[in-house]
Amino acid sequence: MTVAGRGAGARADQRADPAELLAAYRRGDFFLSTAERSILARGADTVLDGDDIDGLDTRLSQALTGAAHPVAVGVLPFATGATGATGAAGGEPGEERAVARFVLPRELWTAEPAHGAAAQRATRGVPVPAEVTPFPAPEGHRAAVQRALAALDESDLRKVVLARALDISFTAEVDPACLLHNLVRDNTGGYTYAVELPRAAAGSPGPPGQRSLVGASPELLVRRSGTLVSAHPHAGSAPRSSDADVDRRNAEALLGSAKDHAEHAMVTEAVVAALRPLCRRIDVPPEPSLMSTSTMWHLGTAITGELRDEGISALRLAAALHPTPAVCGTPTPAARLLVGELEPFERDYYAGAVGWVDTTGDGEWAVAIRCAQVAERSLRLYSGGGIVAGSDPDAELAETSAKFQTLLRAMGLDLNL
Ligand SMILES: C=C(O[C@H]1C=CC=C(C(=O)O)[C@@H]1O)C(=O)O
Repeated sequence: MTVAGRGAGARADQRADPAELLAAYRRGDFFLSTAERSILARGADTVLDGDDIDGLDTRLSQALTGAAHPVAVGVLPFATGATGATGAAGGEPGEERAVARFVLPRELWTAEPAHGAAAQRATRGVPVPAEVTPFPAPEGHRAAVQRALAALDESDLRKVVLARALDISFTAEVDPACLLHNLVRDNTGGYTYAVELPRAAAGSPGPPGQRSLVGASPELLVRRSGTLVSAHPHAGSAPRSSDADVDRRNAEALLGSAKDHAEHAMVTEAVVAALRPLCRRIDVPPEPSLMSTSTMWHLGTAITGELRDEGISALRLAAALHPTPAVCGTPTPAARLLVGELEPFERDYYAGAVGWVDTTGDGEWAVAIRCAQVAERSLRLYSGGGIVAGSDPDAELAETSAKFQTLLRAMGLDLNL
């Protein structure tokens, strides 16, 4: 693979072999494989971070003018804007909050999707964990779902997405490249990604040092290509099964579930409400479709539209949509507050977004779910599910366990937690 570096005759868009691109990924790089392409970005000519996405968008378009490559890659946290997940301005004094981070890379390659190439290769070994700790414990998640159901009953809240985490520690270093390789191999569709996160500050919870977010998400937050805008919200879930009959029955039950359709409709409505004022035309299929990953069935709605104003970048579109009720709830402010109250951890970049934007404003942002935050010798996996009237605490717990399988399989772990 030829290296594109500044001063080394770099072209803006170096095409590479997808297998080589995946094999070249190392901790600290940005990698994203979609159904259309793979992107690998390395090094940083410029790093921009902060809370105010619109302000960052302006700074990015200035920085991109004359940059080595016409693309910025980045990550958005779950809680963007001036308020954190709890809704309290700025969070607690001295508390480190996750902020959006963009990199104008020194080196950039694109290739065909990497999934096919990875399927030809063996899985890569991930060390055996020393300890696996669900956070909260299963009982705690059931109790949180019960409290969410009470809130749905007593207030105008219609949906809230509650997540739990799995903390996994190792005695040896975990290489995010192995996880990424296995995720690309196992997930032939969707968005498989690895992105460097800002270093945890000394004194903040969790291990200090380099951290990456690695995952395989089925969900497109937004893509912009010229005036064409697309979003593909997913909500409503059932587990896949290795038994073909059970697998088919799970899919049929999901397609026939009024509760899952209601849970899904709230996401589609919110996405359409955010996009409609920005579009001269918007197309929304009347019914969601059945979508699949290697571990889950979902309901998904592919929404497309034509923008009125090409001046609105993919990043601004992402900010207008995020967080959708697929990861937060309806109405958003009440759901955000409840997430902060009921989840015993900060989401940081889980349920945020990973993607890119270029000089023309085109770009693509995936919802950062089915992921793990990877430090040197520890991982935190995240998994959440939408709670609506009629949700059952045991079924919700089982749904988060099933969603953990995306990462657990990539680690070669047969665990049901
Ligand atoms: C919040 C997650 O999934 C979302 C995406 C698809 C289906 C979902 C659900 O059925 O609850 C969630 O909205 C997650 O995987 O952590």
